[in-house]
Amino acid sequence: MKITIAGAGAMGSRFGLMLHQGGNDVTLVDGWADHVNAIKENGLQANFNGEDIVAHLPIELQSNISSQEKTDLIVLFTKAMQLDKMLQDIKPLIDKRTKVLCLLNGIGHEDIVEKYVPVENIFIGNTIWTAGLEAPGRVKLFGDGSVELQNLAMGQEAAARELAKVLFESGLNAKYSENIRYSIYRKACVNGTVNGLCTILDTNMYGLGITQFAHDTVVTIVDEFAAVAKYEGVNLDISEVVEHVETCFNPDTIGMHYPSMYQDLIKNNRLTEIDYINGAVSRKGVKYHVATPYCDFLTQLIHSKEEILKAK
Ligand SMILES: NC(=O)C1=CN([C@@H]2O[C@H](COP(=O)(O)OP(=O)(O)OC[C@H]3O[C@@H](n4cnc5c(N)ncnc54)[C@H](OP(=O)(O)O)[C@@H]3O)[C@@H](O)[C@H]2O)C=CC1
Ligand SMILES: CC(C)(CO)C(=O)C(=O)O
Repeated sequence: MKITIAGAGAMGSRFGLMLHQGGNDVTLVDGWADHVNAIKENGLQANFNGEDIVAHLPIELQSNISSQEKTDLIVLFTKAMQLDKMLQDIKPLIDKRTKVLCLLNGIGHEDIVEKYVPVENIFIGNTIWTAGLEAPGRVKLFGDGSVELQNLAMGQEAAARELAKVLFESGLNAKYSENIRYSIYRKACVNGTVNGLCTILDTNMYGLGITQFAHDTVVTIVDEFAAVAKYEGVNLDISEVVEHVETCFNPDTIGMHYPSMYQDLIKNNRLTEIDYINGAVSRKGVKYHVATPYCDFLTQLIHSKEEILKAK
């Protein structure tokens, strides 16, 4: 399958690499010139479960995309705040048969994708794979993960199942979800707890998990997500979701990972996706008249930290 990874940072590189190893024709697209040039010159360098490998994948700067050959599938892996611009820039790659799979963290990205892609070609999902960008052109990939996805439009279930199969055959452990909105909220609870808390507390997920207030804080934040989700027809099973969040603390699986928000702000001095995670819940709280004090406070703390660190 001809696949374009739009947003080839840490996660885009992981998916690009694994889909390439799985025999697909993969092209990366990204906006960071140093990273694009490094991959053009030296290939994508990955420490993949402890082994150093190099994959020679084609990569294009998103501002240079012109009317190229169309692609079968676009996997979106930008940061949330970069999504709209990426879709504008890759418009020449999209035609009426191009499927677009959005796997970003956060809630509600389909509203942006729908501005550029017919709804029957949009697939949404989430993943608990992890990845870290060590330097331009170099990523560190360890641990296991999975992907869930579903069609946005009625009648596209077979196409969604086929996409899950393509990802599965490349080792990405993907499956079709019968209720992706539930899964997206469930994953947002992971990001709404561990991402902001690890960033503020300057620790990885294992480090967060061993603190005495971790459990109570996770429960309170998940309660707030569940309270707004209910107004959107999603009834989260709170204790199951809390248990799911807490599996991230396990040092033998992904506990040693520093969440992407930590990597953005603390490691790379970049702005975070907080407005698309806890900030999104705060906005929904206002809309539905539900109090969300922990989400409000965490959003404010992260923005304050961005200000103090002069993140860009
Ligand atoms: N990392 C992870 O483990 C996980 C991440 N996710 C989600 O996947 C999506 C993609 O995240 P992720 O792959 O981590 O994103 P990255 O930060 O690795 O890359 C995203 C983009 O940010 C820019 N960028 C990143 N680092 C730098 C830098 N040091 N200097 C300049 N520009 C930089 C690049 O684009 P540009 O130049 O155009 O700004 C890059 O394509 C997000 O929604 C994230 O929440 C989901 C699961 C796990
Ligand atoms: C917390 C984690 C690793 C879960 O996959 C994630 O989504 C992130 O780092 O943003």
